[in-house]
Amino acid sequence: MKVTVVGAGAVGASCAEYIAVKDFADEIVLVDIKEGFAEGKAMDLMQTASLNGFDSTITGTTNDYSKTAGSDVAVITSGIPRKPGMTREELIGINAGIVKTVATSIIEHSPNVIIIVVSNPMDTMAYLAHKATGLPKNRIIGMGGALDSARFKYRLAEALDCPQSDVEGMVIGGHSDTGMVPLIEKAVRNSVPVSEFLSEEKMSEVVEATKVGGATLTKLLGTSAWYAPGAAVSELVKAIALDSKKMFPCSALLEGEYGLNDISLGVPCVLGKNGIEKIVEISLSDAEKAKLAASAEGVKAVNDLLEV
Ligand SMILES: NC(=O)c1ccc[n+]([C@@H]2O[C@H](COP(=O)([O-])OP(=O)(O)OC[C@H]3O[C@@H](n4cnc5c(N)ncnc54)[C@H](O)[C@@H]3O)[C@@H](O)[C@H]2O)c1
Ligand SMILES: O=C(O)C[C@H](O)C(=O)O
Repeated sequence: MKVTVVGAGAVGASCAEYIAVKDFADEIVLVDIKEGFAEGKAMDLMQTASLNGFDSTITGTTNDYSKTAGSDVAVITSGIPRKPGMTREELIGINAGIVKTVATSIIEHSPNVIIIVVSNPMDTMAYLAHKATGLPKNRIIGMGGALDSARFKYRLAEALDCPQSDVEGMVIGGHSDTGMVPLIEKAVRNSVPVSEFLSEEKMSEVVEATKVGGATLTKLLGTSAWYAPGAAVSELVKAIALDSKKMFPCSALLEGEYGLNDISLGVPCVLGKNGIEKIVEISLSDAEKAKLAASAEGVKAVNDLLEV
């Protein structure tokens, strides 16, 4: 398995590190536009191989896509992150041009690649990647829901005062401060609905803290987060590499699923060697349906700003 990661910044490097440490890829290629940066990150990471016990090779290149040829998976993290006080949507002006060029360059050298889009505003960037490349819908995956669900589980475990391994929960909808839909009615602690343990007020607090998870970290860090984003991407790549058929909420192109069309939005997806192998339509309560519809409206309004 050959994996390309475009953007060797905070998220790209973290993603490459987790993929290497999990040791399921033969080759990881880091690409960045900044001269020598990807080469430096790759060399630094390779010097952890004997310490961390992995055999994947990591190389870096300054924008030479011939080095990415034959990639099975390519992750797009290139673009600017937000600063405190900004929304992800404000990044569209700069990141749309970057994502479009990068997606086109990747498929020139890797026609069979599966692309994972991370750059923000992610749902709109995933939609743009579809428009720019024309790849079939199973081969473009937007990463947001896997991260948001991890943050949901963190907040649930905090509220329940229990280990994260005791809880299950999923976030669907757009990867935005207002558009995320944490499925609190379906969240469980060891198969028991969390409503058995938490008050309505506490559950609302968990939902709200989950939705602004990225903004909270951006305020603390001065730029957006990278460890959990990198780990979330590495889990999606692993599911593809191992053909594991695991289910993650991913931003997928919808063609009638959930009553939505012509939009990339976070919904449960089964991942395997072909990328998105199935979009899973789960039953939603009326309240969940209304939230998902509102989330889709928000993403569509951002998509309308694209020049495609
Ligand atoms: N979807 C998610 O869940 C999620 C999570 C975290 C971050 N993000 C997004 O990921 C993006 C990257 O965040 P970061 O913290 O790594 O930023 P960063 O600034 O640390 O890294 C971005 C890198 O992209 C490179 N780059 C810019 N234009 C390029 C191009 N045309 N080709 C190749 N490389 C290019 C830059 O030189 C830089 O090294 C941001 O848009 C951020 O909002 C998304
Ligand atoms: O919050 C951000 O801007 C980055 C990313 O989307 C995140 O959720 O960490």
